[in-house]
Amino acid sequence: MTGELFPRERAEIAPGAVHLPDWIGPRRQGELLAACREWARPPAGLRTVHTPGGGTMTARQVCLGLHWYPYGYARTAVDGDGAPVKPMPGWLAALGREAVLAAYGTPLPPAEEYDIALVNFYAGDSRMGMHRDAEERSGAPVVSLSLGDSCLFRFGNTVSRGRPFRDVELRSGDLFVFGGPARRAFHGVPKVLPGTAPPGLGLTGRLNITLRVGGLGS
Ligand SMILES: O=C(O)CCC(=O)C(=O)O
Ligand SMILES: [Fe+2]
Repeated sequence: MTGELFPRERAEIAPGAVHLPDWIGPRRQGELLAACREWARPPAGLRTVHTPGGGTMTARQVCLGLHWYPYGYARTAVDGDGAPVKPMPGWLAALGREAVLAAYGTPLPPAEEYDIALVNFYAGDSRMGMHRDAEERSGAPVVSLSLGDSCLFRFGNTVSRGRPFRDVELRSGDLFVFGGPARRAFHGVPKVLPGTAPPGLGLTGRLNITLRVGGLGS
């Protein structure tokens, strides 16, 4: 957003959890959005996720590299059309590396490679409950990229879904990285703020891309 009274600044939300506002420029946001639209198409495209308890996630999702389902990873869209998951593009893995360097000032060890992406699409009233990203075996940081509408992102602790937590507004182009002591912290999206996407982007709703290192073997 332009015309900010105070510029939004880089902030450490918890030890190991870093928010870098406006990390992705408008041009790259447009490129990422175009890529998300391609990934969303079948086969193994955007799907509704059902939880074992009988719940339905309100954010719809598409995966790259490995297919996440509640609660594991597979090579095919086991809870979708059963098609092989789309590959993780090398340029997206490289963007993950760039993000880690920007967040911490130290590079991801060369042996680690971002090999999984989860793309979540939030319509105006979608949310995501407090959870941990726990199906990966690697402890490498999770890289989160946001596009479109702003949201309230809740970043908590490693013990429970409750307090202490901090609420951060994530806007289009923001980067959030959580690793080290924050890697297994509970987090969620209590609210999307409809109508807040940059007008030039051409997206109604919110997209979030998380990049992960599976460490799950090949
Ligand atoms: O949408 C977000 O900002 C968070 C997404 C998330 O936590 C996840 O995909 O596991
Ligand atoms: Fe998550």
